[in-house]
Amino acid sequence: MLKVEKITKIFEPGTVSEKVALNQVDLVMNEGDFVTVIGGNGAGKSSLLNAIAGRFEVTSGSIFIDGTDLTRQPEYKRAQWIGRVFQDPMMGTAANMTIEENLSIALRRGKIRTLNWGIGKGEKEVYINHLAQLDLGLETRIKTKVGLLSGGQRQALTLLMATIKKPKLLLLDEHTAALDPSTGRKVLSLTDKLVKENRLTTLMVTHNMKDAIQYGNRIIMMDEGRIIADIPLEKKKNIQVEDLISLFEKTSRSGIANDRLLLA
Ligand SMILES: Nc1ncnc2c1ncn2[C@@H]1O[C@H](COP(=O)(O)OP(=O)(O)OP(=O)(O)O)[C@@H](O)[C@H]1O
Repeated sequence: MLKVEKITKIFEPGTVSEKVALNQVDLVMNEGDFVTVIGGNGAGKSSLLNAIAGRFEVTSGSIFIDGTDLTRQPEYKRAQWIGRVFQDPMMGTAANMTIEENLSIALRRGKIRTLNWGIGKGEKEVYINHLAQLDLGLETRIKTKVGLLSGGQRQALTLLMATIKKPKLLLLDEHTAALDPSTGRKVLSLTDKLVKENRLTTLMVTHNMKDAIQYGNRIIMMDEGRIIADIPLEKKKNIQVEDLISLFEKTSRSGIANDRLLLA
């Protein structure tokens, strides 16, 4: 499904601020894989997701989805295959538009817009059914402007918008980190439900090692722009947070001191 071949990203090359954010990263994901990504600050987790989504061009290497080479394709073209949810609940939805207008945009992604762009009754029912799944009472508020929703409600809506067209790949970049713990847990279990129901191939960055263990079928650990461990389902089943910490200590170059990985 996803094949990342030896991608390297160097920011500000040839300057004093030169930074190798990704260093010859290889990653293959099969259809339906739900991979959690952990690693310390600056390990390259977001850069990996950004490289796949086309936020920037990689310095070298290639990215394929279902055999199509996306490496030189702009971000907006890749968006037809890729759904994304970021850490900031303010991103991903339009605050001045209503819930139904936001969903209507998500459903029309990749389609040519025509003048005849009203929201029909049948379509409203589809939205209401999807919203009801979130179990946040949003199905009775489709005319509410999104800017009035709480962070958790907004992030749940963003998740729905990112998955409603069943993208080939779902990228989640610490999408619950800015929420309070209980809302974060709710959005995570909703994520798991949507991923499972739609069999979405998913790459989820998290700083919470318990979440990395609880969700998905595989864990990758990053450090200094490289993947330093790739833990398959069989091993992941019995792994504990302490095992991940000791694996990190053994394999990382940056060391664990003062690292957010520890705080998880
Ligand atoms: N646009 C950019 N310009 C310059 N350097 C960048 C840019 N984006 C990322 N970097 C650098 O690349 C490295 C990897 O950053 P990245 O954001 O991918 O790490 P991360 O693992 O997501 O970290 P964190 O958990 O702290 O968010 C860091 O040193 C970062 O400062």
